[in-house]
Amino acid sequence: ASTEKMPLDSFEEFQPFSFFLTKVSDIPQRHNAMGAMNLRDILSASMGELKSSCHFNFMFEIPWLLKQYPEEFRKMPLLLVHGEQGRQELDIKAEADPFSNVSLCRAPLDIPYGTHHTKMMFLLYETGLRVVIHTANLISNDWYQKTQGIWISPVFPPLKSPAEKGDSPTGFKSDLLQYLAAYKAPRLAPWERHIQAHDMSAANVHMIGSVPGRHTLNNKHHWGHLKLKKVLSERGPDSGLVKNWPVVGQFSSIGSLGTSKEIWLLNEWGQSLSACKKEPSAILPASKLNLIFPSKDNIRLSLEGYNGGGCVPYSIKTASKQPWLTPLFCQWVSEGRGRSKAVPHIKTYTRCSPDGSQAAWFLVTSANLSKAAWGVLEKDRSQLMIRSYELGVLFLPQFFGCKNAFKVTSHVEEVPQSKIPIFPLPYDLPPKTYVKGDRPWFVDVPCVDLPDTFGTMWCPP
Ligand SMILES: O=C(O)c1ccc([N+](=O)[O-])cc1C(=O)O
Repeated sequence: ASTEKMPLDSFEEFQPFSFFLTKVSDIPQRHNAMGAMNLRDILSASMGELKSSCHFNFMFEIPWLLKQYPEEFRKMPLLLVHGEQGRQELDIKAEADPFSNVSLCRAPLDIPYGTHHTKMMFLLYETGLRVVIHTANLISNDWYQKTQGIWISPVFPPLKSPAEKGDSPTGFKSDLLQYLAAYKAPRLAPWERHIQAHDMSAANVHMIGSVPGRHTLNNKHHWGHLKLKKVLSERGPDSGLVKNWPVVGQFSSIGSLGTSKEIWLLNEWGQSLSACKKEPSAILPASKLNLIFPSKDNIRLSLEGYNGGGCVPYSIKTASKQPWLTPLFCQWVSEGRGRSKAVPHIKTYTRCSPDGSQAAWFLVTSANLSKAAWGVLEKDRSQLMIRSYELGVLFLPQFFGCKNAFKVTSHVEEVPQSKIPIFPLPYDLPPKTYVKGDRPWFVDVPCVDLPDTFGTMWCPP
């Protein structure tokens, strides 16, 4: 028998947070042996006897995706929810055509420059329904040598009686149904019924989602950064605890954020991310905001070399309009998880203690640092305009048996045996600022001064 753990064993030893990274090829095995899953693990029979599944995502390689299923599950009904339009929609239809069990559902994207960014799986088993919310495209390269985040739900059993609601104190089920309703897509109806029919009372995370639209009145607080602000102001940390705790954002792309940091980043987005229980939120001081974004050298020296920067599409055109952002940047460092050289495609946000030992909350999401993903207030703050579909899950201490903060570490060998829940960080805390000579990675700027891991230069297409 191989020394490899069964996926279900890896799953069970990393509870209650159930927050995993993807396995990375060519790093020491110990960093994949604990708290890491690949797509085959998630889809394996040890995780459940599959009947049908559904994937929400941005990019798909359908033949590769089917090969990640165990042989006996490859012919089962599979729905792919995408955002492709026009010529690209014809392409994905052609790619799905040979597989009679694969059907497609196009997410409406009525606001320009919006993307269907959400990455989620519904896995319907003989015994119940599992939900997976993650950050990886369904293409082989995203599961090869990058750092990606995955939240895996328990198997939610069927409701004993249709009269039961089957929701949890976090409102996960009703939030998920509200998210699905926003697609107004008839092909999602069977999956809405499956969700309705299962008991999700064990869900211990809050859903933080975005759907395209100009959200007003009560709807305003259901999505994007205002949803996070709502949850944190109702159930977040006491301001006394986190007064000197920075907000840490970590992402793989950045949108156009305006001509100064005060406008959206600190005043609007920052106010939401620094919200506390029963406190009027205030502007987030720049000194209390760390943004982990790969430096040019983080990409150059990565396992993939400069090519790894292909999925970190920050353009010099956008960057040149916001030089005020660079002083906030910190390096991607993940020594504890053995992933300093695994390009981060994961997106996470947290409020952590200055020494990096505790966090008041932690969010893993598809949302990069952009107005399109998080929303921007318009019309005198009466509406929140969001362009894209995004989805993430928020971990709050009190839903994991902790008081007002949870212990965090990137040295995860201590996690399984610990008596108290320890949150497995994807990167090292506290964040490390850029060093002299560092610059942010720009996907469209040639690098011909220093060769990468493979001795090659970067001459962008
Ligand atoms: O991989 C994705 O789903 C993705 C797609 C588009 C963009 N973008 O347009 O910046 C960024 C990402 C990202 O996740 O980094």
